[in-house]
Amino acid sequence: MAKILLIEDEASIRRVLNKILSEESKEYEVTEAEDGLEGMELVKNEDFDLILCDIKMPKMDGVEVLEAVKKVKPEIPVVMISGHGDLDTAVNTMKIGAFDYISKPPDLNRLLNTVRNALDRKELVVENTRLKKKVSKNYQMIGESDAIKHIKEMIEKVAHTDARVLITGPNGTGKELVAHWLHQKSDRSKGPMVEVNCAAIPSELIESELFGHVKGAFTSANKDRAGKFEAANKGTIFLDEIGDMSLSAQAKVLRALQENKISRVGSDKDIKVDVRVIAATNKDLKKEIEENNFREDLYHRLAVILIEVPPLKERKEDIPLLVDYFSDKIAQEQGTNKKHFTEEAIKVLKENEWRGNIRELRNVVERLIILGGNEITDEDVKLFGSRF
Ligand SMILES: Nc1ncnc2c1ncn2[C@@H]1O[C@H](COP(=O)(O)OP(=O)(O)OP(=O)(O)O)[C@@H](O)[C@H]1O
Repeated sequence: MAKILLIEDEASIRRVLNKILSEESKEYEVTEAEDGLEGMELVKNEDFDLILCDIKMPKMDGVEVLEAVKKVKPEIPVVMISGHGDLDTAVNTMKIGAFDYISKPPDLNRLLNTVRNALDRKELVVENTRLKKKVSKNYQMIGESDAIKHIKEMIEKVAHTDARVLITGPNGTGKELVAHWLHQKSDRSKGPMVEVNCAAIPSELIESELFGHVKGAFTSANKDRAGKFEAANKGTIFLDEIGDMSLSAQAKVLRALQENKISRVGSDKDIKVDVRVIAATNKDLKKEIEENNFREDLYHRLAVILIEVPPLKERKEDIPLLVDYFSDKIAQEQGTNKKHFTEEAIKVLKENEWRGNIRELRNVVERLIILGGNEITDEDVKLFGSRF
């Protein structure tokens, strides 16, 4: 359900807009307000996905409403409704954060398109805020090994630049974590961080996912849609598992990197984007280049800075800290007391032949906490702590 607030003093316009929206989709739930003051009361007390707001109104005009919404609920897109005399004002409201404007009398197609686009954008913003919360809570980088220290130094040095970074390393070693820190510590942290798992998207869909498409570009393209590059504008795009991307998508990504421009699938209109690219892979890209699966020119564009995340077996000295950290987190998640691991238990864990996977270590710690005694001993580890 998309909740739309309609702030408009002219009853006839309210009626027309409400009718168009309600008839367009059962998903649109429209609430009406007769002026800015009433509208703002509603904004403060309820959650809306979109606000349509007239510019000229008594008591509190549209520009004041827009400014107030930006202060209290900046994530809600606001579309201005402009009359004959205030088209200039409408254009100017875009500079102070209006999503778009429509003119009176409302044109059906333009109205519905704008509403759809604004609702799409809202979803992205909400997702981004959710991810950011997750980042600060769940993205600690534990470890004092030389390898982790080196990675942290690299992050400090390159985060605030716009340099592209390629992160390599086996699965579950913390590549995504590094990417998140690069974004969080950069000047782009106020902008979005958009993640794309290139391996999870079928090759025929990846271009449209990354660059968007226009209506009719292919059979299921029933409306215009922005892609991840556009969504990441002024922020960072994280291309995870880039080694799995098709050659045709690689060519398009290369163009985006060379020219800072993209075009939606099915359109030849260029769209300028300001996006920092961070990529990661567990593949040996040099080998992929030799086998003609990966473009060498793209590799050089991406790997301006290379951060290699080593497997856990090469930084076993971090295991005690990681066990302690996971034990704490798991206790919090399960609402139980933290369990202590004896020195012998840690020693046995360190002897485990870790193939490099921190995710796997976390699972083992969780299993031990569930199955072991009040204190986790080496016996517990021998019984329940094997890798599989
Ligand atoms: N140094 C670390 N300290 C604490 N937690 C870590 C560390 N490194 C990784 N983790 C955690 O381990 C899990 C796996 O890490 P992450 O997803 O970053 O790995 P990845 O290399 O991107 O994996 P994949 O290749 O499978 O995508 C995550 O839950 C992450 O938070």
